[in-house]
Amino acid sequence: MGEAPILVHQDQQNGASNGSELKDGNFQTTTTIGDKTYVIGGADNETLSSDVRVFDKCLGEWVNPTVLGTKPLLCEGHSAVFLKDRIVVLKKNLKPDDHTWFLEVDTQYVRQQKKKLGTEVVAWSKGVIGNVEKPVVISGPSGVGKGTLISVLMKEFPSMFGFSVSHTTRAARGKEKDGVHYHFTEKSIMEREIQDGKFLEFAAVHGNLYGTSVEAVEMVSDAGKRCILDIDVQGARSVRASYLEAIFIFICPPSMEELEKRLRKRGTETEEQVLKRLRNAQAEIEQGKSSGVFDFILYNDKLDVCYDSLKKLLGHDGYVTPPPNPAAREFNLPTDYSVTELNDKIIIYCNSSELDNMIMLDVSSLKGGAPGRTRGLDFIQMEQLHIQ
Ligand SMILES: Nc1ncnc2c1ncn2[C@@H]1O[C@H](COP(=O)(O)OP(=O)(O)OP(=O)(O)O)[C@@H](O)[C@H]1O
Ligand SMILES: Nc1nc2c(ncn2[C@@H]2O[C@H](COP(=O)(O)O)[C@@H](O)[C@H]2O)c(=O)[nH]1
Repeated sequence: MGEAPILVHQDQQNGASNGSELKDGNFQTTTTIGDKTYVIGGADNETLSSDVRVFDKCLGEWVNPTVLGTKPLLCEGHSAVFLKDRIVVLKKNLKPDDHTWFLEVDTQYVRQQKKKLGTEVVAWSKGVIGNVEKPVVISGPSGVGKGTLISVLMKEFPSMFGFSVSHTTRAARGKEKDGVHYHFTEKSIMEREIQDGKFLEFAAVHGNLYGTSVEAVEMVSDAGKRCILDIDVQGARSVRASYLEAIFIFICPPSMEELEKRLRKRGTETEEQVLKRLRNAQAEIEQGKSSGVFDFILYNDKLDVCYDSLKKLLGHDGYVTPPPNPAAREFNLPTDYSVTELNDKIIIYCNSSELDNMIMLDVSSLKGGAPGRTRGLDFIQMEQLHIQ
């Protein structure tokens, strides 16, 4: 069908291997992995778009892959380096927190999606310097007090914790605000976004659809805060199976009678809904205690006692360490550079005289990945290496 792409496997200027470089006047890179050549960006728009085309040598034709994950914004040119299951894309971008992106081509997530969708799949994720503390998943039957515990925690530690705002198809209750308590959504819209891979997890709960978008979690982590998810047991199981490394806590009521009392006293559900939630609670408690999904079970009898246990679990029962400085997670790249890969390190050669040195990007401890963020990047100025 199509013509094979012009391959630019090497950075011709410095003779480096495994560096797919920007070609003059052609704002795209090509990276060949086995029988496939991945073309990122395009000649027709003079910027890096999230456009990706694949030339399959076996089929002898171009394939338009399904592109999942967080897509990069446009920029004027980029370099690409292949690591074992993904391509690192360094945007020619002066924004210190937006230059490193990953296009996953053969990670576990991509392989799962290829199987599910039956198409060629690639997935973007944004690279982030350093790590954040593991998100915390809190589950338990309706009315047990999850929301109460979470709001006390967020009030006491506003700079440490952030809430993952879920999507739901249920109607808003009296004081609930769209975008704060939930993203209140139409079922058809949410179903389409689920198909598009925008959700980390979703489940039908008490007759409505609920889900955690990838962005909901990443926005909290990007702000340097520890993300708290309030989701049901099915959702917790899905997160456990996802790329996200989290701590899983199940909150149990002291008794079914007390649970019913709390639900009724809250007064937010109709009688029919209360009965449905109570019926579901029994199964949720059984699964919570026995599924192997949860790392910890807390009983919410006396609120202050349960809250103290939660704080202890999260390591906030004593001195509170300040949150990481967001500036420490940013790094400037020079305007003109070329790249190559060397044993889990990417060497960035500064071509202009603005910085007369090299920068090493350490990618040996990557965490997370598509469809969210790839964390654990470490940029080291080579001058520092000489001193050490
Ligand atoms: N330890 C406790 N003792 C007595 N009442 C409590 C306790 N914890 C929470 N409550 C009350 O129980 C009711 C239900 O709590 P909450 O709304 O936090 O539950 P939830 O688990 O978040 O429910 P849902 O899953 O439906 O959102 C609220 O009125 C709250 O004030
Ligand atoms: N799987 C998910 N479950 C969620 C999510 N957000 C909330 N929930 C759970 O739904 C029930 C009911 O909540 P309510 O606000 O209607 O009372 C409760 O158990 C929540 O934990 C989600 O994104 N995914």
